[in-house]
Amino acid sequence: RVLRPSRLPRGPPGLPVLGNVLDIPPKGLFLKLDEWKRTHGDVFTLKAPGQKIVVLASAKSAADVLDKMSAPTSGRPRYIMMNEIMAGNLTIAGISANDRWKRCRRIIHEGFNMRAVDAYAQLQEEESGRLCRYLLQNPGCNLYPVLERTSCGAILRALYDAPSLFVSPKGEEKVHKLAQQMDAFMKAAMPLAYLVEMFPAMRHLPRWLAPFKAYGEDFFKETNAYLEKWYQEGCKSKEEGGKSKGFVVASEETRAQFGVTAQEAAWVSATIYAAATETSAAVVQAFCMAMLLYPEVQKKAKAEIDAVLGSHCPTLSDKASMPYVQAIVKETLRWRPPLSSGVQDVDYGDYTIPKGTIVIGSIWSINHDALTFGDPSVFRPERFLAPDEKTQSRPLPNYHDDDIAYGHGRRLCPGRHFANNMLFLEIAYLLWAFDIVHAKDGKGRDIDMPNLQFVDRGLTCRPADFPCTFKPRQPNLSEILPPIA
Ligand code: HEM
Repeated sequence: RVLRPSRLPRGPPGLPVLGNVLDIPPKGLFLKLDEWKRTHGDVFTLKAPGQKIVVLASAKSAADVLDKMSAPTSGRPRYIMMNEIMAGNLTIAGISANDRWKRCRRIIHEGFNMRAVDAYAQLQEEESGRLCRYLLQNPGCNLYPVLERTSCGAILRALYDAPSLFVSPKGEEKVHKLAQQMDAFMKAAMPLAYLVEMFPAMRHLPRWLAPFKAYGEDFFKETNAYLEKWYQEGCKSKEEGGKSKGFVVASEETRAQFGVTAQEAAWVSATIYAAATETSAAVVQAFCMAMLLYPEVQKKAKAEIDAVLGSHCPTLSDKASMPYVQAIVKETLRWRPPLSSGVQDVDYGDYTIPKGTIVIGSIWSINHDALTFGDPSVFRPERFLAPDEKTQSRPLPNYHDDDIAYGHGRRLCPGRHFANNMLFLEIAYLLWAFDIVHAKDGKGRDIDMPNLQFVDRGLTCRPADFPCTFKPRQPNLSEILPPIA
């Protein structure tokens, strides 16, 4: 099988030598992939100098290649600048499925598997409640930063037992520094951001001849010191009277058992932080947008919430009694996936995809496949419910239970249980506390919002900002919501 000649699928023609390099847009690649899918079918090839990229744009092709052949397709392309130089090969999201990756995934699994995430339920409930209190006290605030503060605060508490960001301005400073580091990584991961990706030999140029290398190496030194310091502080949080046993404390106790070094554990924690923040905030923002566009969905969800909760705040233990709210979470992840693709490097030659080919599972295209979903652009949670509307169902055989938004195969998101709980709580809380309605202009008319405009940050993508009003549903909401401090 391995020796059979490769037969790559066809794709857009491109130019000699440069291939499709000039066709790849700097922003909105997922929409371009979806456009190519309509012309070239659901599996097609893109070419760049020295590199072939196969795009899997349907649930079946992604399941066949990335789920069923998960071992050979769990590699990563070489991100020379972002991963090797700027991160010293320490971000587990950026490295191939090597020994380090396996060890690090083990400690993540210990802290974030389906049962382990129960330990974070209380802090997730508290942060979701604080989100609502903040919106109550700051009507008209810019929504996305508040959602990011909520997801950052929750994961910081889970990892480092740090104080809530709604309470601690000092925490905001730390987060700001991390955000700058994440920005630099995101920029470096953009296609063609650095020539060294196309001409890997440049990696071996001396520092004085290669300013990109000097910058990257200095960045690594500084970031590494910062992350290790953060990790050490997190380890001490318990001794200093921290309330819960955060992931860092737990992993410090168990990491030796899995052969994980303190430096690796520090980078694992930071990678989790980076992976958890924008993604979750983007989904809740998309949910708010859906509630403005689909008021009938909001009404139906509230009927379920009122029947289950009455005037009590939602908790994670209410999840099982709220199939419709759960279906809203799943539909939001389908409708506006915050990561529009997962990129794998095929490490083993099948007769159609040769070793070294980059494979992109195009999450957006899979989730917007008209053959599968009929009306993919419509937000319709019912597609995730069985006809009795009380139990979940899959919309198609290849749509695995974990939601395509969480990726495929061995690289499936290890934080999905934490994320699903957080999304459920934030969404249930917002629906329980508020009517989410259009903001009005000076003449009392609804302000229109851009439905298909995005803030594309390279790796993550979220809806463009839109104004939105949160109208309290209960006159005494302020008394019922948990306090901020
Ligand atoms: C709605 C929220 C989230 C979504 C949609 C999401 C989605 C994804 C996707 C699609 C991948 C795979 C990317 C690829 O194959 O290239 C991934 C990887 C990852 N996610 Fe998430 N994620 C979310 C939240 C989280 C949270 C809360 C955590 C941690 C608690 C987390 C931790 C990670 C890590 C560490 C990886 C890298 C795994 C690896 O490369 O082996 N994510 N995520």
